[in-house]
Amino acid sequence: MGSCKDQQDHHQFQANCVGVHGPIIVGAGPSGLATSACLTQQGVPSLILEKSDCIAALWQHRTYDRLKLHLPKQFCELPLLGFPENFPKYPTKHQFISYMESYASHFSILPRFKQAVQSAEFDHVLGFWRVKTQDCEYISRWLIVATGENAEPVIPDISGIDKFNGPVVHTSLYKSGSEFRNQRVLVIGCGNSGMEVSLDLCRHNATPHMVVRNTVHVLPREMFGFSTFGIAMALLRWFPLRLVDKFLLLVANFTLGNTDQIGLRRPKTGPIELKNVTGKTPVLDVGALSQIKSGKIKVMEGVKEITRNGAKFMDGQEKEIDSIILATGYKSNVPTWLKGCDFFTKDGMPKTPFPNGWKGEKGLYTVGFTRRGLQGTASDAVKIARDVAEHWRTIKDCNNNSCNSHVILLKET
Ligand SMILES: Cc1cc2nc3c(=O)[nH]c(=O)nc-3n(C[C@H](O)[C@H](O)[C@H](O)COP(=O)(O)OP(=O)(O)OC[C@H]3O[C@@H](n4cnc5c(N)ncnc54)[C@H](O)[C@@H]3O)c2cc1C
Ligand SMILES: NC(=O)C1=CN([C@@H]2O[C@H](COP(=O)(O)OP(=O)(O)OC[C@H]3O[C@@H](n4cnc5c(N)ncnc54)[C@H](OP(=O)(O)O)[C@@H]3O)[C@@H](O)[C@H]2O)C=CC1
Ligand SMILES: O=C(O)C(=O)Cc1c[nH]c2ccccc12
Repeated sequence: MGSCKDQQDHHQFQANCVGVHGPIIVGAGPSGLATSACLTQQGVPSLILEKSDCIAALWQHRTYDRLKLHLPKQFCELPLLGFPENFPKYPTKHQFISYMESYASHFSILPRFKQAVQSAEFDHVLGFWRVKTQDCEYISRWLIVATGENAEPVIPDISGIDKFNGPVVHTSLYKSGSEFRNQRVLVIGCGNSGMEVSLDLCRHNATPHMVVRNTVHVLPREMFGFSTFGIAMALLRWFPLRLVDKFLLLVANFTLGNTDQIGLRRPKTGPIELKNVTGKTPVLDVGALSQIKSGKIKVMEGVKEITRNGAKFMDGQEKEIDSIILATGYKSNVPTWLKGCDFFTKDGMPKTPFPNGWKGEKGLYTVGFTRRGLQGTASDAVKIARDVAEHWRTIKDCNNNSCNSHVILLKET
């Protein structure tokens, strides 16, 4: 890195300004770490800016205690370094975090923590990206967006919720059902988070009422001793998507029964097709379904209104409740900080669909916005590193031959 304080007046840089040797990566989650590792392997340095105080902050700070990966570990590995052999098929969140930590230390990745990127913009005059955090400006030819699809919680505007007397928490802050023992809890949302939090509440003797306002696909996590996800991936090599979906639903109906009868209506589109088209992840059941069948988790229709001490539902029912958990999902935060660039939609997802959403213009890249979990991250990271490395080598050759480049390569200190 090189300081560019001397250029401050000329280009109106912030007082604290550093030129970064190699790309700037925003976010030290699995996506940022994987990209940094792949770049290192290609001989390209990089700098990660992370707003939190640790790597994999989503996993360390914003997930519940009993979370486990719900895809087998071979589908959640990052490039170049796999999970330790002694890890179980479905690692716990603590094992996943320890894997991330050894991954970062193996590749000597040292992110700059407590650097919240507030704006990033391409400077057309300089030909560089200018990335501002609360206390510094960073400058590079390349900007790699790795802030994730789950950067911020979705907090819907539910009628009357501000009048509710009890606690209202998003699943990103939920740790364990022990805080809700013996309570009546309204869980709004029935994705993987809503289902797993409801199950956790049951295990702590709380009574979850789970709101299902729409359709949802629930699949068993495993079929015939193999992961449903693995089976789907294997079948997709040989058979068309719709046939694979038909097969999954046939087996799911056989093993789980008709979920319609317990208030979980299935969408018309099959589970994998729906995931690919809309990004909506099917629920992989790890026990919530049997609690619904036994009546411990109560399935409710959409919420009409929240009152001081309860909820009114679309079907006219009313219930008293003690706490509300919003299992309403997450959103990207890219539109809040990436300026002057139309590569992303207003929802902060790349406009170009998978598998081509990883590369923008003028040295802009995105990793982990594929709606394909950690597998999508791994695939993006490898492609980005190859692409940047190619550019990097051209510039290096160019500099070594002192050709007439209009861009100054800032030196590392
Ligand atoms: C509960 C849960 C369980 C999941 N389980 C699985 C699973 O089993 N398998 C699977 O494949 N996928 C799973 N996923 C999908 C998940 O998106 C990935 O596992 C993974 O964490 C995504 O990595 P990421 O690096 O893209 O994003 P994140 O892990 O969200 O990392 C992004 C990082 O960017 C930082 N950041 C954000 N904004 C800024 C800013 N402005 N400036 C600086 N830093 C910033 C954040 O602090 C964070 O550290 C799960 C997701 C959730 C929410
Ligand atoms: N073990 C694991 O590996 C786990 C993985 N995950 C992953 O994390 C990601 C996020 O999952 P999750 O947090 O469940 O989020 P999702 O986006 O998958 O689900 C959000 C849920 O909230 C509902 N919802 C949103 N707004 C409202 C509203 N106003 N009123 C009622 N319901 C509402 C949605 O319903 P609708 O469909 O009608 O919009 C949907 O059921 C997923 O990719 C998931 O697979 C999550 C937990 C565990
Ligand atoms: O757990 C997640 O959020 C994922 O995105 C993992 C995932 C990617 N593709 C899928 C298809 C079915 C179920 C989970 C996933």
